[in-house]
Amino acid sequence: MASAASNDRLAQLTSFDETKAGVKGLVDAGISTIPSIFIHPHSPSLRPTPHKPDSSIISTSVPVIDLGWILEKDPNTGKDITEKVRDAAEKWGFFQVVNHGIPVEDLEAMLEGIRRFFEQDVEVKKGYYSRDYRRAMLYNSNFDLYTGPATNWRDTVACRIAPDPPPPHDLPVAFREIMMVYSEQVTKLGDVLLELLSEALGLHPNYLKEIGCGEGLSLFCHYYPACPQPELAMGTSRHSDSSFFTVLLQDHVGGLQILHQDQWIDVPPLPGALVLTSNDKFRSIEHRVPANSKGPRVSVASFFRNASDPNPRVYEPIKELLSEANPPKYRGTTINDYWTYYSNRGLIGVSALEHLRQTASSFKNPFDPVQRTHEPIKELLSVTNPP
Ligand SMILES: O=C(O)CCC(=O)C(=O)O
Ligand SMILES: [Fe+2]
Repeated sequence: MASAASNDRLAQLTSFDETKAGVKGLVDAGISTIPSIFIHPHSPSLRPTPHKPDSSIISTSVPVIDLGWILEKDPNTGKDITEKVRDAAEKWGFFQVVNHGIPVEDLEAMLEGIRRFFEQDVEVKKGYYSRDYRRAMLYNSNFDLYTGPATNWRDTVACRIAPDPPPPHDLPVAFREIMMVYSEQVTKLGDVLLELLSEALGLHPNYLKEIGCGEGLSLFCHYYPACPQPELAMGTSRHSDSSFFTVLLQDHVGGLQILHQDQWIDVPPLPGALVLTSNDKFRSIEHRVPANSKGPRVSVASFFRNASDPNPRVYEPIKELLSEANPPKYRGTTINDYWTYYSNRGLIGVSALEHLRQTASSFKNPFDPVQRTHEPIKELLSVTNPP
């Protein structure tokens, strides 16, 4: 039976949801203490740790890759880009890109369009409020409002770009034009990154594209209002993304932090960040955004995945990268099963990939002839029907 406390929390979540005004609505109403649903539990993985004074020094070493040298060796380091990408993806699971071909004016205009949407008349905004992700474009606060362990201090516009983009007239005027421009450019950048990542993995440059890693694209555009009690809340709680990789654009306010060697490191505002999964060869970086007291912060996360498409393809550790010495560490999954698991669970601070990690007792090693004969039929497996 549900406890009185959980009934109360559910009632609070529902009434917050029904305002359709999001976190921005609370700030506009002039609250000075945050509602209890936004107070993060006393868990070290979810509570923001106090800012370490040395974190800005460490941040200078977050890898930055200049894509301008795409066909040549960088004269400063003598390394080619593939090597740099491999290094960054293996050691960090994260890098920033510069000279990526998207004009700065378009980046600024994209952030401005999103800000305009959130700062317009709330009655216009309410028309787009929904939790039905079959819709190509929607706005809400906290995709995991009813399933996550704590509510984040942010509102979000989600827009599916591929496959099946919305007709432009379905998009709000606040960002209609720039969304079309930016998404075309980020798609091209995604193609370049997929080639680089394939080569960095030692695969044919088209490998990741051919297995569909570039087929789906969704933009999640976040608005983080200034929080009156930032020490009690989180903007985005600790997580790793559910996409093949993510390109993140953040505005000048900054605030993104990544977990590197057990330390939270500030990522200075520069466009471009990505994560990728590959049987742990490339890392899937954990990251978060503490609530801030400075003012609204806008970011646009471009997720390369195909969640909305009921795609029967099973994704699993890339066979060409496996060997007897490096057997698969994860079970296969369809994108739909993975996304269903991810969104039902919410952002709880442990990578959703752990759910697919094979434990010693369940370990399936296709290089072991005894195990191979007993392997369940792959096509019949899913997250809800694991081996
Ligand atoms: O706003 C940010 O900088 C990060 C957002 C994020 O991590 C996400 O949408 O997955
Ligand atoms: Fe993320």
